[in-house]
Amino acid sequence: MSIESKRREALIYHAKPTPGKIKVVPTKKYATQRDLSLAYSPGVAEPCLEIEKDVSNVYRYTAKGNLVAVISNGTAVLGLGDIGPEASKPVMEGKGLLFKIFADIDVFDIEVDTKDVDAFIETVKNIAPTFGGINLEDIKAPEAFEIERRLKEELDIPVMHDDQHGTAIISAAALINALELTDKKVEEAKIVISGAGAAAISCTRLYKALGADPKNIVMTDSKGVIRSDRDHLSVEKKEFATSRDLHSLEDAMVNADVFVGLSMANLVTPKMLLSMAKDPIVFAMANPDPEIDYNLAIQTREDLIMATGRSDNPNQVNNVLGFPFIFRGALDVRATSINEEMKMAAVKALAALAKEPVPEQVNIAYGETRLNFGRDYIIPKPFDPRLIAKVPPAVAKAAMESGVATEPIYDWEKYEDELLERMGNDNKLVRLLLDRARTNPKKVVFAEADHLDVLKAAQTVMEEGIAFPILLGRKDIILELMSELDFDPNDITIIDPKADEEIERKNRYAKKYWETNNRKGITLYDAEKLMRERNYFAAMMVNEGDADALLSGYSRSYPSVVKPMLELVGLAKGATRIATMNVMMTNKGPLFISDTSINIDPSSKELAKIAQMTAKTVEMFGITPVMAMISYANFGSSKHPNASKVKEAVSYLHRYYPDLLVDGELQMDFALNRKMRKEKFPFSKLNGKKVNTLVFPSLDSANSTYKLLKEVNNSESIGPIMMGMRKPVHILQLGASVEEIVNMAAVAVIDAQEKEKRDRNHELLSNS
Ligand SMILES: NC(=O)C1=CN([C@@H]2O[C@H](COP(=O)(O)OP(=O)(O)OC[C@H]3O[C@@H](n4cnc5c(N)ncnc54)[C@H](OP(=O)(O)O)[C@@H]3O)[C@@H](O)[C@H]2O)C=CC1
Ligand SMILES: CC(=O)C(=O)O
Ligand SMILES: [Mg+2]
Repeated sequence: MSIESKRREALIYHAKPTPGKIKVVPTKKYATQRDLSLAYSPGVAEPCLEIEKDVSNVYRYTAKGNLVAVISNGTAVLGLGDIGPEASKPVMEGKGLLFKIFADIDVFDIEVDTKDVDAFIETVKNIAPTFGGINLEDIKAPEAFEIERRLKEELDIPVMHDDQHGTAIISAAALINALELTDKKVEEAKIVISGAGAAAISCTRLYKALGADPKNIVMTDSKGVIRSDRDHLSVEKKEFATSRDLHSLEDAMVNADVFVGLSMANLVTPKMLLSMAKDPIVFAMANPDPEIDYNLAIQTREDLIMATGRSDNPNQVNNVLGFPFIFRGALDVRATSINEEMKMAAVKALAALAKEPVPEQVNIAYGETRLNFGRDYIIPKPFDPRLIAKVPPAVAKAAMESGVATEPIYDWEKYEDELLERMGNDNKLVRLLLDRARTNPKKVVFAEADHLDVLKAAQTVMEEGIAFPILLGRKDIILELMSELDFDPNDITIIDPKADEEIERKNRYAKKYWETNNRKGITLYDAEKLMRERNYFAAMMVNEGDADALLSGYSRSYPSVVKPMLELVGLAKGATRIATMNVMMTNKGPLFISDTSINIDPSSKELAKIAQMTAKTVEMFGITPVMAMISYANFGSSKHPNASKVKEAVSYLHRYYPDLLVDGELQMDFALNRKMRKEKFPFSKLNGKKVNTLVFPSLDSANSTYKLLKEVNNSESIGPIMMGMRKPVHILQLGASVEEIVNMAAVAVIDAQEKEKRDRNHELLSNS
């Protein structure tokens, strides 16, 4: 993607569909007059009075305990400098988003229009009652030091300047591991620090606490090496001033073991890098552009351990790995501050985690085959799901041991479960799906590529490496739309089934089709005519192996697309019917629902078959299906044929698929409410399990339910996912959104990957 396209993409991401990145969502019911009288006047007066009596009740009755303020005055925004409070807001909203997705902490971002230290401190102090913690962000040195010091003294909630301590914690963990890998000792390592601001000073202090010798440290700022003979040095700079005969960064780099950049882009040259000692460690952490470009650095020296602050290079040393988890631990024991012990506990937990075997999910998320502790993996990745269970408990324990916790935790196992549960309800599944597709992208035909949204989706899947799209449709329209989207037609196959240039392929497909259908009244002429129709043409592409998967249906009714697919592609081996499943992203995690589009009133056997196909498809997502067969009745409470049909389907499943976690017939509330189910039906096979899959007795009920969830609950939906076809063909909902099409493309790719795996196994079996 060109720099200009990336710039535009970033601006559109922030502007659409709603400006900004976060919003406020109520956590209590507000549907009825009664709810409102509790939420607001008169009911709200009761918690107010309780808090008036005892101020610590504010944690009990309000959101304070899970609410952090991300506060900046915009004076040191990333490496962009003093760009002002408004211009810092996207970064602060970004921190809010990261707090939420990585640690389920809510954030108000607050941009303060003052550079005056007293005024800033006064502002933060005045608003502190709202918050459980204060995360100071992107405030320049030296003001940042005084601001943090005084706020820590004057407030009894955790206050942390993220750029100082978040960065120090992460880089210290990375440094410990990098030194170990290069067989160097921290006490002996010669360390050069570029930058003498908030981040640099705090990082260097922590390295000192780890054992680094101040005699081996050289720090530079915008004027060169910080020497003891320089005038007007701040107290913090004096702390690291050297009397050695060094003046520039270039001088300082000669024979250095470690370079830590917390300054500005492109200050380090290849020549400087070459002058460093053997096995140099380079943390170029300026954002968004590091002190030396990652690729340039690794091309310059092979023996290097290289890290940057960016997510698109290996070894991302960025405070994102710290602040969500440190605050999570601090809030959970209601710590009155974040102290040295808590920071050191976080350093150790992070350094240790990097040495543990990496879960497959992390490999998938980063498109890696096997991440392993080593030069390109010195620190855990931010999407590592183990972080939430490892770092906050370490921080919380250290808070308790050092005497700053006011609400101690006693049951650590329960706490760990709660942490994992907190993270269970985000859109991880979509992420996993896209990541999984990326591990082995496949050729996907977009049969309606002459529609803008379909083309946008194709562009996204290509740029994100999810699939190799093949665009089918009117070439002139596709090319015109592509130029609007800045989508380069040179990198992609565009096919117009009606164009003369496709005549050879069309005739080949027609002949093939005719050969298998000439005894069903189809003439070669009919076949040739049919191949002008895009869905027939696209289906033949998949049949003939010219594409791995197919997506269509954006502009046509469902049955009109299903028909050619069934006719040309047909059913999978052993399948007796097709059915579809939708995945709904609800606030209780993903729910798989079937059959949402095909079978109007399946018999009990057919229903059992649908359930079995659904289970297989849920497994394709890497999730174990826990399945309820839905009815208006529970376990024989109605003898009506509609309920009996479900009952019989369950008996069939229990008999032929005894390992499947399925039960019913069950009403929806008993299916989804574990407690109700256990109390009333202690014999159910599903007890102790959270149901994630619902199989409905009819198309009416399944289709209406998923659409209801989508419209009323705003749940994102993936699907309908076609089950039972011989090849990966998937049909979009009429007018699907770009996001829905992208998700379906990922499903189609995964389906093709699975098919490839099955074919390979089959081949191995038949050869053995
Ligand atoms: N990866 C990560 O997690 C993090 C990265 N950072 C990055 O660190 C950098 C500094 O942030 P922060 O400490 O908050 O900002 P500050 O404004 O507090 O400090 C900036 C420092 O950079 C120095 N500097 C500016 N130009 C040069 C130069 N040409 N040569 C050497 N030093 C120079 C300044 O020198 P002087 O004192 O003379 O003005 C100052 O000491 C930013 O790029 C930021 O993105 C920050 C936090 C986290
Ligand atoms: C990452 C960060 O906080 C910064 O660059 O300022
Ligand atoms: Mg910052």
